[in-house]
Amino acid sequence: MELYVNIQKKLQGFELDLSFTASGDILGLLGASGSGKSMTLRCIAGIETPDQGRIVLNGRTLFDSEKGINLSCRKRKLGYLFQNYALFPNMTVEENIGFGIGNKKRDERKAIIREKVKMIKLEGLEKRYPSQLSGGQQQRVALARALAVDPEVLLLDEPFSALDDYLRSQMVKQLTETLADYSGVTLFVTHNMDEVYRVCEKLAVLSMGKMEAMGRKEEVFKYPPSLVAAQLTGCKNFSAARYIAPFELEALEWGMRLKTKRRISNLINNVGVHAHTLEIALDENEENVFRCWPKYASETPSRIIIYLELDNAQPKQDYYHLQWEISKQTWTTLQDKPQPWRLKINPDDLMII
Ligand SMILES: Nc1ncnc2c1ncn2[C@@H]1O[C@H](COP(=O)(O)OP(=O)(O)OP(=O)(O)O)[C@@H](O)[C@H]1O
Repeated sequence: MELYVNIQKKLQGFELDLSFTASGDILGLLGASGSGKSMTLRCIAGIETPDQGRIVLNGRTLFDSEKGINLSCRKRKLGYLFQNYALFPNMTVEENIGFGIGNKKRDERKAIIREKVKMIKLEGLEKRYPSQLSGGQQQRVALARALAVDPEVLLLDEPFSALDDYLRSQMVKQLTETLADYSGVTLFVTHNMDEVYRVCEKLAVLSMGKMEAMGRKEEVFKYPPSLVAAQLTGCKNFSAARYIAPFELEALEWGMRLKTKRRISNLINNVGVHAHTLEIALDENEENVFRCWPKYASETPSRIIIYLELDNAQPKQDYYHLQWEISKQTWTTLQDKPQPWRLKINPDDLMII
């Protein structure tokens, strides 16, 4: 299973210019709003036409600007799941699922619909109309409809963004289970990092119509190759950086020298560290220990984000230098700890950019 995409498209104030290959691993497309995620899916689906390029699915050319090939959406053999479900309101669950199945005998068609209804666990609701279903149920029908055509590629465009957190989490779990039995190519568009991490094996990070990073999700999250990729994968702490030695740098804005696990070059520009990876230093002589003062804290239902001021750092307008994300349990143990606190950055957690 392989999808090759190489497309260029100019729009007013925006240019899409991408080249990538997706295979059996689920590929997540992560990017800020307006980075070109939906446009990419629409070009693959044949809803939009690129100005130039080629799209090849399992050896079949779907689009080739030079050869003048541009298959219709229907002939591309794909399933497309939209943010807003796009179910037909005047069709029942089973009619919606059966919509794109095409020329099949009646029994065969019924069997496919029955299997898909079972897959999405909506047995008994086959005769209902979309308006008689919850948002989550509607999205399951849309997923079943996308898979009922036996697509070679499944395009998922922010499929859960309209759902509440609880339902969203359930849907992500169900999608992962469903996709485990699907052998085609899957592209999953989202700007939600947790979701992309849970669903996908590979990750492509898009920014302003260009590919910023692509690789296995663990790699891209841990070692993003650019500042934008690091920001989009959730890093909150950055500093300009200067090369000192093959395994040592100076973080200029944090005012500290840091040891790295990976060899660095003198082309280094920035360094980053995820807020959840800072640790309390148990021994002052460990590597990368620094002194800091908590300036203020902000609370989410399960975590605390502490904004830290550093010793020798450059002054900052917003009066903090690093964010530290910890559990509420750790927070309780910290309340009585004398200041300054001593924290450390594990050399392997430094993102060299
Ligand atoms: N039909 C169109 N005509 C002109 N410009 C368009 C059209 N559709 C999208 N764009 C522009 O192309 C860019 C990319 O849009 P796209 O919908 O692909 O972004 P996205 O990454 O999916 O964003 P979001 O996460 O907000 O859905 C945007 O600047 C958008 O304004």
